[in-house]
Amino acid sequence: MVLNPVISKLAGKLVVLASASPRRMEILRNTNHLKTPDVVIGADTIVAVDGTILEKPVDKNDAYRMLSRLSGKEHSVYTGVVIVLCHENENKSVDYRLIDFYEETKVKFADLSESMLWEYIDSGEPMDKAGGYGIQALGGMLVERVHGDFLNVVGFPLNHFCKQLDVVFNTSGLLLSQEILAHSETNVKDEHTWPLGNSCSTNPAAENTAAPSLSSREQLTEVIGTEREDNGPQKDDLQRIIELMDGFKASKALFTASRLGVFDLLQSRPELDAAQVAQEIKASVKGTQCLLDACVSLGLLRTCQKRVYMNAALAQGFLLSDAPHSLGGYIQHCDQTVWPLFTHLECAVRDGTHQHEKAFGKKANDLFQDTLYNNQDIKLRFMSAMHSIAKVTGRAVATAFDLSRFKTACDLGGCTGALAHELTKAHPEMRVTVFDLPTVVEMSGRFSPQHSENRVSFLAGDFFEDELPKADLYILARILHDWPDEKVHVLLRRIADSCTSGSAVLIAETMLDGWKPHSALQSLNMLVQTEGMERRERQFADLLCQHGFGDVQVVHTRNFLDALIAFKM
Ligand SMILES: C[S@@+](CC[C@H](N)C(=O)[O-])C[C@H]1O[C@@H](n2cnc3c(N)ncnc32)[C@H](O)[C@@H]1O
Repeated sequence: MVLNPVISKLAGKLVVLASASPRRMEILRNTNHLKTPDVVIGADTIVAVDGTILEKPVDKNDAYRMLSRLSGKEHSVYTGVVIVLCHENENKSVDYRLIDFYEETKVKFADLSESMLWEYIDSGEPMDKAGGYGIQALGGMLVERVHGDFLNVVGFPLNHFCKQLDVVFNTSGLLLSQEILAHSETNVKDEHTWPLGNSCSTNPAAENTAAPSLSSREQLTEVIGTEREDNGPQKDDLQRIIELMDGFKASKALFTASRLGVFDLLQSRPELDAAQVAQEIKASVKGTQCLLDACVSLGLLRTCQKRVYMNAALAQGFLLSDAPHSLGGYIQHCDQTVWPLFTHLECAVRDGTHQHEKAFGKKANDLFQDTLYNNQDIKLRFMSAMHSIAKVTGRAVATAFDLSRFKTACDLGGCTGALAHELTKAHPEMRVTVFDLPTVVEMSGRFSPQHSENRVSFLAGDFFEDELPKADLYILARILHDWPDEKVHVLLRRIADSCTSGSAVLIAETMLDGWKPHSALQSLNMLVQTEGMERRERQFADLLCQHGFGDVQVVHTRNFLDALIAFKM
């Protein structure tokens, strides 16, 4: 990215740096010429190690305490930045828009000898710096390596800041529209782990955690008032809107090709033309030609001048029924269960309830027992959908945390056992009990891997009613999102009652933090299907805290599901 054209967007504007830091002043001064009033930039940096925040030392002993704590270890440096854009409207009052983000850089300190520590402290450098060191000067000699933005450690993440400016000033008018800006949060990295503290967030002391608190970040992202210059729609914006409008056509093309067996056919017999494919799948040539071309345009198939078709890598990876990471089961579930429910999205939004009755003519008090499981085919399709997602995501969840201390685990609602098998593969000493409804357990054998060790067992029961098996680790993978808070409390209370100190709960869900489109759409998915919802990290931490779980850690696995672990205190 060329920074100067981006930062020059500030030229001609009065920029107030709401910080006393000479280092931030230096970083911003180097790149800018400022004139007229309209931007305020605020930033603050903290150092966090082992769940504790280190601010500026108050005296030499405090500096010693901090630096000896950092010695030989990796710590995180966070800088939170707020950009306030001010705009005088025609009524002569000022509209504000707030954009906030944070940047994390990991820094590894060398092992520091006492003499080196005191020599550095005696230099006087630590006193006005978060964590008690300044990487840009003498403090650089303490540092073994830096992972991430160096300037962030100095006190200002210039690169991330410029990217934000680019979003604000370079992207077209549509991005500046109020609704989209309200959701332009960019402050969550794809992958991070951060302790949320051991107390419920209702206790203000709980906010003293190793990362900027969710609640303050959420407040900062709120849009107080915006106005945009109307330059008319831009070409890319139009493209983006059309793509969004086409989204359902793309999904349906994928579902249909999968259901008609196009990908399996072209795997066993590549380079067929449309007429040959049509004959095999018993469809019209005209319709097949349209479908195949749509699949080519979506990157699922390839073709050549002879107009014969082959699977693209995407199809080979995920769309063949026998691929190790086949999503076939999930695709069929999306087509035949989720799709009809989504056609009633407007009602779901108006009423705030799931749409089983409208879509399938059935009342559903319990999503599983009343709808998905009262027909054998639908049940198998659902199990196959869960199996395919769990196979794709299982390893990332199983290895998100160090689970070596847990010898027994219970996967509550573990369905076909796909995650349980990944857990035993990743943790050679772990035994896993899959606990699910009797109607599921009786079919689970169909999904067992061919070569599996005997460390996965199945137990039939209802987790709201029956005694839970004893285990060191309880797993809730895509369980809590099926239920409203009242039911989640019932389940967590029952788990807490089965736990001893040091036991833990591992939750795998799509978490709403970060405004990832998949998570937000998944939330609509839960709305039309269940009484539950997707939740944010903080919501999980609060729910767990009320049942005596703390030391919450989250990993964004970059693989569909996020993972959270919390320990029984
Ligand atoms: C959304 S699926 C998730 C399956 C699996 N954990 C995964 O991640 O693939 C929810 C699971 O919870 C199970 N379940 C629902 N209600 C249950 C209950 N009352 N007791 C035990 N299991 C239940 C379902 O049978 C289903 O397997």
